[in-house]
Amino acid sequence: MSFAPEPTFTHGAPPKALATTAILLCNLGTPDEPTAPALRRYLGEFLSDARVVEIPRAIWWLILHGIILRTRPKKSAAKYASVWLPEGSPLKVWTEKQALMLRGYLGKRGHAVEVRYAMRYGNPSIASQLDQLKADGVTRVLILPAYPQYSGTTTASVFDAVYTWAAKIRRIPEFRFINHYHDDPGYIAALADKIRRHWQQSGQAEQLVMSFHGVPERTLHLGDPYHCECQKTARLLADKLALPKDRYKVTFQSRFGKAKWLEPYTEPTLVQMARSGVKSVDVVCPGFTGDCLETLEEINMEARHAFLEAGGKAFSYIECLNDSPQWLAALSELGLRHMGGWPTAAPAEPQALGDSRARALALGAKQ
Ligand SMILES: C=CC1=C(C)c2cc3[nH]c(cc4nc(cc5[nH]c(cc1n2)c(C)c5CCC(=O)O)C(CCC(=O)O)=C4C)c(C)c3C=C
Ligand SMILES: [Fe+2]
Ligand SMILES: [Fe+2]
Repeated sequence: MSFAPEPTFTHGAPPKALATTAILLCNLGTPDEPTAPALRRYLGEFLSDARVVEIPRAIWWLILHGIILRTRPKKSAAKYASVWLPEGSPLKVWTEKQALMLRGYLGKRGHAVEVRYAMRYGNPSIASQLDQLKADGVTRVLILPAYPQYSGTTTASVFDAVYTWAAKIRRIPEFRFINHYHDDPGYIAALADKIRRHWQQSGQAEQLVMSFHGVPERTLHLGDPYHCECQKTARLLADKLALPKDRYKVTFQSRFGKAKWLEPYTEPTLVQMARSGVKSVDVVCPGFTGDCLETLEEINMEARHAFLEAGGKAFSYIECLNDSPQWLAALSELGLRHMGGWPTAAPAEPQALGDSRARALALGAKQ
């Protein structure tokens, strides 16, 4: 293997980024548009990842290309179309906003840290964003997955993409990785704040359902900590809300395929609750840090419909952390903790930064 020459910046043009330290906020990814061809590209990349579907490659290749990529893109595109925003996919819109705000929050606290976002599948890719950071003169990168709970299917796959990029680079930036923050007090407090605000505005339902994305049950037996981390998040959140055990439930959504996934499943649980006389539920999705297809369509549309059809009277969906000030403050704390010892001092004159950086700093100052 040979490595392409890379600029050193010792004699040449100065680097474009003022900060030499960066955070790369990495999310799952989303299609570029809500159309069948875009879904085919996105699902093809996503579902070809051996971290995501752990069955023998040859068999899976036949199922994926012979069945799934022929049928699912059209159905999924229609679902995406139902939640698509004028600015694009909700997952991308929220991730982009969080990255911009995080830079502002850090700036407000006197830290000049570049913050970019990347998608594990689709655009902008992790490799393209790392290329850009390197070209901008960044020498230290903190990898921050958008997933509070660690899973081999998500977190580890983000790390794989970073290692794959680094394997082709001569002068690798210094990396640090955040594995998980499922029990981070700032994350838990931001979630509790969202829920309390909802209760203040709309009243508290009989039951709070905390719905996490599912994974195949087999991953738990193979040592994946995801299930335990979801349970811990839920317990800490209930403690913070002083919610007794009989007032909340932990469920898992988004099952894919025929295998057994983590139980109890969200929608059947909601139907069961309605049938057994529960009239009102609040549903929150603590594992998703930004709203996306899985929360806006699967929960707020499909699960809502199922609960009401089964006799439930009131279904409230509590939106994700999104641009919550508490959440951005917690994220900046988390980032700073993991960047300990790295130079992050802000330049003396933030006004001189111009362009989007000044906008980000101003955003932080307003919050
Ligand atoms: C095939 C298996 C899948 C596993 C394992 C899986 C784990 C997993 N996913 C998330 C977060 C998200 N998943 C999203 C969408 C989505 N997930 C799967 C499949 C698996 N996920 C598919 C096929 C899709 C695409 C939509 C569809 O066709 O149904 C999303 C939303 C993306 C968006 O564009 O809005 C998120 C977020 C986690 C956290 C996780 C394991 C812990
Ligand atoms: Fe998923
Ligand atoms: Fe789904």
